[in-house]
Amino acid sequence: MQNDIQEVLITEEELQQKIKELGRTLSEEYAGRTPLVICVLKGAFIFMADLVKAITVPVEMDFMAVSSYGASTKSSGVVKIIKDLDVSVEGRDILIVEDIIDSGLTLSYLIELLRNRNAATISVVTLFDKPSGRTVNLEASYTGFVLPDEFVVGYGLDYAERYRNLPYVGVLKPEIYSN
Ligand SMILES: O=P(O)(O)OC[C@H]1O[C@H](OP(=O)(O)OP(=O)(O)O)[C@H](O)[C@@H]1O
Ligand code: HPA
Ligand SMILES: [Mg+2]
Repeated sequence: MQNDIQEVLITEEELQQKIKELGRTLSEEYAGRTPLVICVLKGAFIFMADLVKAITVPVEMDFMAVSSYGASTKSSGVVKIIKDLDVSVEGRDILIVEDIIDSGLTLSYLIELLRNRNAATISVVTLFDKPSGRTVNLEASYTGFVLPDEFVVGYGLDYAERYRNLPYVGVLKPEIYSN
């Protein structure tokens, strides 16, 4: 697996330090409230696990699985709900936890959905942002790292379901991609 990586973009230490900072910021932001933290599966599962440990206010958590990339490095443009939330978002302070915002399609779809379900407030924390990929106008409330225009893997992010378990973020060797 390590042999498939051409370049490490962000190390494990850099990720962990940034997540601690985000946790501190979010703990201040949500002081006195109990947000419902929503993990967007699968990509955000590792970030979610590390982030909630760095948040010191009480939180409730729920998980939603959506997918639009499949085994490609390009968004299909169609966001599919694989698993919906278990609890109601009505009147809740929602914090959506994403691993990456690329085209912005996944998040714009989710935000619209949660607005229609009458969430009180909706904020987004994303570990990575790739502004060059955007096809819809959208920005996260909190961002960890801004990435260059490259398809990245690791720390939850996959290519064809692999490489999610790398503890850092990197770029694959070109020969690994079949499209
Ligand atoms: O801004 P966008 O262009 O919509 O891309 C971002 C989304 O794409 C990835 O999910 P994917 O559809 O690959 O599902 P996964 O999390 O199960 O890998 C990633 O985890 C984000 O949720
Ligand atoms: N890597 C993995 N999954 C993704 C990416 C990426 O760069 N962009 C959107 N989904
Ligand atoms: Mg994916």
